[in-house]
Amino acid sequence: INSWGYGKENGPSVWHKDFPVAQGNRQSPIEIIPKQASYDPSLQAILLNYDHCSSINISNNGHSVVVDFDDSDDRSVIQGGPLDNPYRLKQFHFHWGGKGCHGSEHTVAGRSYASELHLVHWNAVKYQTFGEAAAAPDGLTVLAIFLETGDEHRWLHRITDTLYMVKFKGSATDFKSFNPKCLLPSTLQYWTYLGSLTTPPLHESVIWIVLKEPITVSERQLGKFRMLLATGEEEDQRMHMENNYRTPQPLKDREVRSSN
Ligand SMILES: CCN[C@H]1CN(CCOCC)S(=O)(=O)c2sc(S(N)(=O)=O)cc21
Ligand SMILES: [Zn+2]
Repeated sequence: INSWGYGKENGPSVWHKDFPVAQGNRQSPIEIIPKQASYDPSLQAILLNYDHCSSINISNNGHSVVVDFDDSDDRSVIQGGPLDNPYRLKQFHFHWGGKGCHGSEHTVAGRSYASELHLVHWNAVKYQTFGEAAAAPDGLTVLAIFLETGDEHRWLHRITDTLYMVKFKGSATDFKSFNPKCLLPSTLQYWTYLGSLTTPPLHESVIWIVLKEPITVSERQLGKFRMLLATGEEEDQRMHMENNYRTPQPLKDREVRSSN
């Protein structure tokens, strides 16, 4: 069985065959149209308590590069915003394009960014395991941050310098005490809406929080992500990992709310 991917034969246009929820009513990503978002004064500020966060390792799962965190307690949580309770940081990963073209999943008034960072959190107050939360309507919250190209990002090198160690699908290496707070933009204004995972299994379990302000990274830093391979060391047909993004899905009967 050829598993899902981003190629012609196994890409987003055929995911619905194995994952029918792909055609559901709260799929992600979406195109965000700022003028159509409703400002909600009751939305609180986003609170990120990442100071005792503990990253464990960085790995290549063939679809993205992922930094996993120890989520055995509430040491790194997101709260506030649209959330009813704290959600535990589980992992973060990226989506990006090919040379110089787009790569973000969410778009803003038709504009896409070069890349998009997703910080994945789960509702450990209501659910016993991450897997259970990942399938529940309020189980996950993903904080999305756009990356645009320009000057070099002063902290991203800590990630891009390790990418050569996880070049092949299935590879992993230690990656301790990385605090993703260094990847945040200067303001935490956001849009929020109810959506889904943007990859299979496409569970409609995500409260999305998309930051309005992008961070800036250099073309050179972004280029290092494109050196990653979607194929394993033993495979003879090498495929670079790029354009690992799903395009915007129908908004259907949803509203996008805006913080201040
Ligand atoms: C390649 C598979 N990506 C999945 C893996 N997980 C879901 C499945 O887990 C079940 C135990 S996940 O919750 O870590 C997650 S979040 C996102 S995204 N792009 O929407 O932020 C995709 C994925
Ligand atoms: Zn993602």
